[in-house]
Amino acid sequence: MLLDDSVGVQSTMESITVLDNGCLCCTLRDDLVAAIRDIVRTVEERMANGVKDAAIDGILIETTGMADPGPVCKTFSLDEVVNRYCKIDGILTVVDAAHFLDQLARERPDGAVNEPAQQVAFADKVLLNKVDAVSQEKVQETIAAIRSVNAFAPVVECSLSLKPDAVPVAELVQIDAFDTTKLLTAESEQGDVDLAHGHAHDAHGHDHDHGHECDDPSCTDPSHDHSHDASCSDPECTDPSHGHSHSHSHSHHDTDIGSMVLEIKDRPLDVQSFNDLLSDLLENSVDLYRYKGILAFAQQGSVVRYVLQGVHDMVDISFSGEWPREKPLRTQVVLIGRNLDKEGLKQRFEQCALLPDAV
Ligand SMILES: Nc1nc2c(ncn2[C@@H]2O[C@H](COP(=O)(O)OP(=O)(O)OP(=O)(O)O)[C@@H](O)[C@H]2O)c(=O)[nH]1
Repeated sequence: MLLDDSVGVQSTMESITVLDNGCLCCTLRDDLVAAIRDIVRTVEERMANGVKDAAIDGILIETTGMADPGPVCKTFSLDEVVNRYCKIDGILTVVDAAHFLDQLARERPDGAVNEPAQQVAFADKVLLNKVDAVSQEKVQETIAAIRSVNAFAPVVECSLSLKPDAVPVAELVQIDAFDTTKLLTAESEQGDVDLAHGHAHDAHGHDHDHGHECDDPSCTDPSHDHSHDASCSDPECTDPSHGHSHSHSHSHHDTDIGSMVLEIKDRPLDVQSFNDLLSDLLENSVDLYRYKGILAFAQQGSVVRYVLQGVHDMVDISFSGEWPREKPLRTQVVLIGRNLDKEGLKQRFEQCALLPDAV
């Protein structure tokens, strides 16, 4: 939907063009392309006619609850005009606190994608709506289920019909989740960004991305999500604020969709080995939903930094200069997808690392 009322609301009919190789994640949404090209044309005409404030702030695309966000994202890189004028800001997923757990657990035919899990997996931010209509226990169980699918996206609890202003538009836009340079800007401002455990504060300052294991022993902020649902492996942990309901929720809400982080400290990666690993991962890119990372590569006697971003087989790897001397070496890659062989991937990734004195 357009944010600018005067341009009018666009609607699209669903129609999918499957490219020749038949790969599901290569479908191009031509209806979406047409709608966005229309919007671009309208804005350009208005600008050419000197209409005041002709530019628009953004376009919100609302998919159905069954939609696969992958082809929608791919549309933005595959169409030349769309690619020139638009960039994806971020993927927001609204989770219905009253029904999500039931939908997640619904019986599906073998091999069928669990759509609610898939939509959570793609999310850069999750709005957990209708929290007024359910118990706190159910809210916590739902957050645990969300975390078991996507351990990284911040979860904002809300009641959109009762308190719509509690989630201002500013919180829904300018996420810049697909902007590779944003990761590095944040890194230079905050010292060091931990993709797996960034204390990323949102517009309100109440939303902390503790999606991954929160292992900061000094962190006592109750507003932080210490549910540790994805992988709380500390058997000694007795902190009640850590919400150890995860052991219960694992058994009920596990889907074949999940997330993980690959990390190597103090050693650079061998470019070829990492490329081989990435190629193998991309062979099954239909099941690889989102991935991003900051990579330290050994190259011609020095260590260089690359930033990785991807959706399915749509990969963006950007060079970003020499690894800054003052920063310890750390490569991190976040992966979100279906049937991730977590142990196998960790072993392969470890084999990409060179010895510390290899450079
Ligand atoms: N209790 C409660 N009910 C809500 C809240 N937000 C929406 N609802 C109710 O949920 C129902 C669906 O709301 P919609 O906003 O139309 O949800 P939707 O997902 O956009 O619906 P469709 O796009 O038609 O699938 C309505 O009856 C709303 O009143 C909320 O924060 N709390």
